[in-house]
Amino acid sequence: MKICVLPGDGIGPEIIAEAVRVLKALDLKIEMEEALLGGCAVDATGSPYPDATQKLALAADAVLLGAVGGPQWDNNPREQRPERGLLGIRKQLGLFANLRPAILYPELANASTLKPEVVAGLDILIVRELTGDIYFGQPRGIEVRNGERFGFNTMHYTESEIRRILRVAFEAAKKRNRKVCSVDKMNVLECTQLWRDVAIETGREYPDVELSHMLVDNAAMQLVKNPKQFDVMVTGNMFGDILSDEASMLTGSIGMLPSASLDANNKGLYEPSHGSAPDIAGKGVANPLATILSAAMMLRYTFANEDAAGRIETAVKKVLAQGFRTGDIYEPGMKKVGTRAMGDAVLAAL
Ligand SMILES: NC(=O)c1ccc[n+]([C@@H]2O[C@H](COP(=O)([O-])OP(=O)(O)OC[C@H]3O[C@@H](n4cnc5c(N)ncnc54)[C@H](O)[C@@H]3O)[C@@H](O)[C@H]2O)c1
Ligand SMILES: CC(C)[C@H](C(=O)O)[C@@H](O)C(=O)O
Ligand SMILES: [Mg+2]
Repeated sequence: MKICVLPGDGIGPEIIAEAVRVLKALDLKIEMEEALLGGCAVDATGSPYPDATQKLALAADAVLLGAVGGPQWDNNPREQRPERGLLGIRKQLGLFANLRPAILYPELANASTLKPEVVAGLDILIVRELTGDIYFGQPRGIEVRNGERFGFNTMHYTESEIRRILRVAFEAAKKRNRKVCSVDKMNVLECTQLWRDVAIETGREYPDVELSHMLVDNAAMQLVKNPKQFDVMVTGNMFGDILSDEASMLTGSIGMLPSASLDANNKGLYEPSHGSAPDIAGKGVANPLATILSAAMMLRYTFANEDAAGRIETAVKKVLAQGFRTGDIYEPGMKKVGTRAMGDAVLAAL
């Protein structure tokens, strides 16, 4: 098993270090090699996704990523922004299916921003399309038109792009509670009218899965009002970006939300759903659990090692039950720990 490890920027190196320790402790035949992605790569090479990283990522079975970005690169030209490196690797590796599970661990019921009875037992899977939509649409740019600055992006999807992500959602739902909610904005955007049409067509291939549709603004509201109505939510790149951050708070913290970004053959990139958290970077206080849980997803999806994935997830549940909490999920009476000590606790539980 060959893993390309990309610590990235901000808290990235801190949280990746803990996930790497956990993987090493499992005593699997894993080869790990580190490379640069994001702002650190721009500083070292001028490119957010340098050739050497591309070579390693293409040759690896899976990629484990911390996070990229930070205010020091905000004024860089577009092509030298850290986030371009992330979009570049997702596109190059064909990682069109982004799975973002939002699961509430019972121990964190009070860390959720919602009332315990509204979130108890919450287990949603957000399936986000990751290589299309307005993120990648042409034309885009900022120009002067009619004497003033004009910014523009283009939203587009082909029906095959929509169908393949819908199938990922339906297949996932078959192994869960057999409900798919497809989220769009068909009342306004033609691109998402096509999304809805293709969702309905694809739904006919899965008569044993219940398909519903929801406009994205209502979906944002329903997630907070009654999140347990959802099983699998499937949506486009931009709506999925926003809804998954929203869903993360239902589980207590974005520091708990892992993700898998998969191609058609389950080659994958695994990363926490959160960013580089510049406000807490370098302080040793970031929650490493989303990254550790992303490593578990890697073992499950790319390496089909359910046993090892389960061992990591059980260890995470155990440390939460033991009362270990980083600042983002802390509540009085619990044991407040930093990034390294949380990693130590997971290792001990393993
Ligand atoms: N996948 C990625 O690499 C990714 C994802 C999102 C944002 N970003 C980038 O990260 C930078 C910062 O973005 P942002 O501030 O909007 O979002 P962010 O997710 O980095 O941070 C949002 C808030 O959540 C907190 N937070 C995030 N992860 C945490 C963790 N593990 N433990 C504890 N608290 C945590 C942060 O401290 C901050 O208060 C930007 O440059 C952005 O483009 C990268
Ligand atoms: C950093 C950014 C490009 C990225 C996205 O928008 O996809 C991030 O927000 C995410 O959720 O992974
Ligand atoms: Mg995001």
